[in-house]
Amino acid sequence: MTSRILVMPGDGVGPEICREAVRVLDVLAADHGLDIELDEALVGGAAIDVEGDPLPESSLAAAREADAVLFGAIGGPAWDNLERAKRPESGLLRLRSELGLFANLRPAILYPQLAHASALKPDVVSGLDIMIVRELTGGIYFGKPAGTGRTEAGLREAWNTMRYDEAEIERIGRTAFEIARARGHRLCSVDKANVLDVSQLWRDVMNELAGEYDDVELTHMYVDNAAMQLVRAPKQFDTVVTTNLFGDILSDAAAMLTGSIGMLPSASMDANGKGLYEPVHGSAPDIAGQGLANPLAVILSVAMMLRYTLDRGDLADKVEAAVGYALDRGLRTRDIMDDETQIASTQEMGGAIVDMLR
Ligand SMILES: NC(=O)C1=CN([C@@H]2O[C@H](COP(=O)(O)OP(=O)(O)OC[C@H]3O[C@@H](n4cnc5c(N)ncnc54)[C@H](O)[C@@H]3O)[C@@H](O)[C@H]2O)C=CC1
Ligand SMILES: CC(C)CC(=O)C(=O)O
Ligand SMILES: [Mg+2]
Repeated sequence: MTSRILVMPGDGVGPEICREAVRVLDVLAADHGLDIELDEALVGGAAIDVEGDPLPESSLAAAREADAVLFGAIGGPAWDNLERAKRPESGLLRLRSELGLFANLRPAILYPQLAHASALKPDVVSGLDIMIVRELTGGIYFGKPAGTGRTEAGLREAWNTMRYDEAEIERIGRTAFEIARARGHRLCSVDKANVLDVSQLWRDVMNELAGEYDDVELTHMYVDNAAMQLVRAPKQFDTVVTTNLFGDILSDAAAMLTGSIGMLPSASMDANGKGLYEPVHGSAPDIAGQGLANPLAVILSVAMMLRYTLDRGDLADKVEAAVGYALDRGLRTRDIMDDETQIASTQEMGGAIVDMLR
């Protein structure tokens, strides 16, 4: 059956990197029997400029109808002065919420060819393979009340609320336990239960779930320590589960263990296996339009789409192997370059992956 894939390139480097990901999908369709139909929709600042809304109804409807979404990135200085609810970022949050994409899987894997590019020494980081499971449709990014105002004393004030209920925690907890069960059987739940009530509930629910997964070892860690441990000894982690805010921050930190944020893919999944696939990075306005963006994060996100939604693990393996071959050949975008390697543009890196897949 034909799978419908909606491409939402967005802003900044989004369109440049998505172009390379689409070339990868096209070659898989032409040469490897991948049965897909591609469509494209506006999102983020690009949608604000045309429709006045970062997530127009037509884009949301197209995303609902698609079997999977490939998302670039949104945001940039052109829209930074808009009020929060009208900004590109709000469009992405709404899309995640409307599609029920509560589980964001962010694998941080170090390709051995990039050991030199990691922020850490090779002996500390070689063989790194962590899965960060981030709750994506709750917590402080969605909590009510939220707002901004003035107090009677004339002070400016603003507030957001970190809120989770038991069902939301249990749902992401089950996902994380299942993932840990299929990996190294170790799950570290990251919270701030020494300070936050919401983290205490999070911890209680994780502990209750642990009774159903006696083949998985559950540990807990405070988020400040987790940030430090990620940099000190990252290989102690196998699967990590955490809230929306903490997962957002920790996964950017984990990216630098793999050499660059341009290497980290992600899958945002609903309860039925439908997914939105996107790089962990943002729209990188500082390098947009210059051919400097690393397209591997979005290409590896295509691999996750093949594995999790399109049921083509065989092709996911091929894409990941093609990334390895391109790195073996010494191809590097600027973010992962060293003295021994030559700079490749976004398009050259994408082209190399396409050539490998032919
Ligand atoms: N999922 C999304 O669409 C996200 C959007 N954003 C938005 O993106 C805009 C920029 O945010 P920043 O905080 O600067 O984060 P960013 O992730 O866009 O960029 C941070 C740094 O990483 C570099 N970088 C990012 N992606 C890269 C790639 N593929 N190859 C090479 N280098 C790369 C950038 O050049 C920059 O120096 C903001 O408007 C922000 O709200 C931020 C994070 C996620
Ligand atoms: C820009 C935000 C909506 C989110 C973000 O930084 C992320 O999901 O990594
Ligand atoms: Mg982020």
